[in-house]
Amino acid sequence: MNSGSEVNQRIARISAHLHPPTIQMEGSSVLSRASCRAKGGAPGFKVAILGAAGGIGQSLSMLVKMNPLVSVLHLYDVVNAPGVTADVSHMDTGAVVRGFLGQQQLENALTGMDLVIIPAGVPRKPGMTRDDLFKINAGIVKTLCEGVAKCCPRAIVGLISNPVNSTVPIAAEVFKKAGTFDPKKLLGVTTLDVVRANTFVAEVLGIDPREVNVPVVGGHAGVTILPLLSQV
Ligand SMILES: NC(=O)c1ccc[n+]([C@@H]2O[C@H](COP(=O)([O-])OP(=O)(O)OC[C@H]3O[C@@H](n4cnc5c(N)ncnc54)[C@H](O)[C@@H]3O)[C@@H](O)[C@H]2O)c1
Ligand SMILES: O=C(O)C[C@H](O)C(=O)O
Repeated sequence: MNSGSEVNQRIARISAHLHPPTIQMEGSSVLSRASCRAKGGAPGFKVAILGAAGGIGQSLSMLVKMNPLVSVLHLYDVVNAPGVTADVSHMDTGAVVRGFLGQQQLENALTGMDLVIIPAGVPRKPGMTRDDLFKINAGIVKTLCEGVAKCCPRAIVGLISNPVNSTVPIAAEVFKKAGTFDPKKLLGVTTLDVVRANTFVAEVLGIDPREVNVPVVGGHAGVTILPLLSQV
């Protein structure tokens, strides 16, 4: 049997873990990197998600936090980053999670990163095409990529923000201007088109989607997504 004081100590430890005095936000007066609850230090990839508080950003943050290859996860957004950071940091996996809120913390979010994934920006509303997002998202992606060029020029960059067909060339131009462009390290994320094609073909054929592999070429706009059904 545990003594009463041992039990009380355990309850106090668990309670402190569940209700930490501060959220792990960088740049606040009460938090430093050293005070992160999970100490990390393990080898692994350092990943930043820009736009981490959005619909895509939150799910992606959870998936990256589950990846054992990741040692550090930086979550940046212009709104709601503290809450998302708190939630994701409670997952019992190894990666150290730190939050960054607002433009003034962008450089801290990016410094030292190996991989930067960007779902920041506006999504389309009913009736819009992805191109209709260009005016707003082009500027957002340009600013974020300027930060990448300055703070982690060797990082791999995965662009999710639409229209991907145009945000990738914008990023390329930013990196060329900064002298950091490496075509092997700039990617537009379009895996969704492959996943969808596999699912739809599997439905038609009445088989398990895991048994289907539809190659998809082209871009990520209605008319440029081209599943090669002849190859199935
Ligand atoms: N490539 C793909 O397959 C794919 C799939 C889904 C969505 N998308 C695109 O991803 C983007 C995000 O979609 P969503 O559904 O998550 O939208 P969302 O509105 O839910 O989230 C966007 C997030 O970006 C943040 N944001 C806005 N400006 C920012 C800035 N300057 N810096 C950092 N963060 C900023 C917002 O605060 C918000 O949290 C959209 O452009 C959408 O079209 C692409
Ligand atoms: O359709 C969108 O605007 C989001 C994404 O690009 C998608 O294909 O679902």
